[in-house]
Amino acid sequence: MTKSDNITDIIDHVLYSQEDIQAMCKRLGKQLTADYAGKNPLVVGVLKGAVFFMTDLVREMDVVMQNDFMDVSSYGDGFESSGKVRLDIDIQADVKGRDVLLVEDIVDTGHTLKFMEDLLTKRGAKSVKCCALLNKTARRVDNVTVDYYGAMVKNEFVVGYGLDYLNKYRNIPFIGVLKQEVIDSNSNK
Ligand SMILES: O=P(O)(O)OC[C@H]1O[C@H](OP(=O)(O)OP(=O)(O)O)[C@H](O)[C@@H]1O
Ligand code: HPA
Ligand SMILES: [Mg+2]
Repeated sequence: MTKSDNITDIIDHVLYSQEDIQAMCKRLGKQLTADYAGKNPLVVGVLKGAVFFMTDLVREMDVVMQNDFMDVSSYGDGFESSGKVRLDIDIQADVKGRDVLLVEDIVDTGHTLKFMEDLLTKRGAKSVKCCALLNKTARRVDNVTVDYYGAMVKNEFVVGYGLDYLNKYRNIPFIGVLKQEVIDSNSNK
């Protein structure tokens, strides 16, 4: 690992500042307010990464809604998706006949979104849509639609604002590209 104790030293460069993220939340919140008016959507945050985005996004939505969380993960080893999506904590709400909006920090290979869409559709949700802060299409494997997103990102590993590497760096308030040397120093182990 890096010798530094300062988390910002592991960042190659800042991709989106706190102000950029705030503007994305405002724009998406406006759009979702219009699209979900009168639908009482069930807005589901995907733990753990989406927690930060979820709390900012729903406060920009002027819509009566219900909130729930699901804990799903597939990046145990950090950089590469294991391809196996694990459901650790399920939602409590019954989704039958509900308009469900999944909130994600990032859609990358699409494995996680596909898993959740299939599960919620099987349970009888009326609609399942996804709002992701970031949409990374370069490594997309599953055919999924990211209905709403803040920004497209290149094939770079990003951290901050909920996005982690080895469950670290989620608390960085902006989004940055992780230094390649951080990934390399861990992949040799
Ligand atoms: O499109 P995919 O390739 O499936 O990648 C996207 C998913 O991976 C990350 O979660 P992760 O599994 O790392 O769990 P975490 O949210 O707890 O970090 C991220 O928060 C998305 O849920
Ligand atoms: O670029 C990423 N950063 C953090 N977590 C992720 N999960 C999928 N892609 C990423
Ligand atoms: Mg993760």
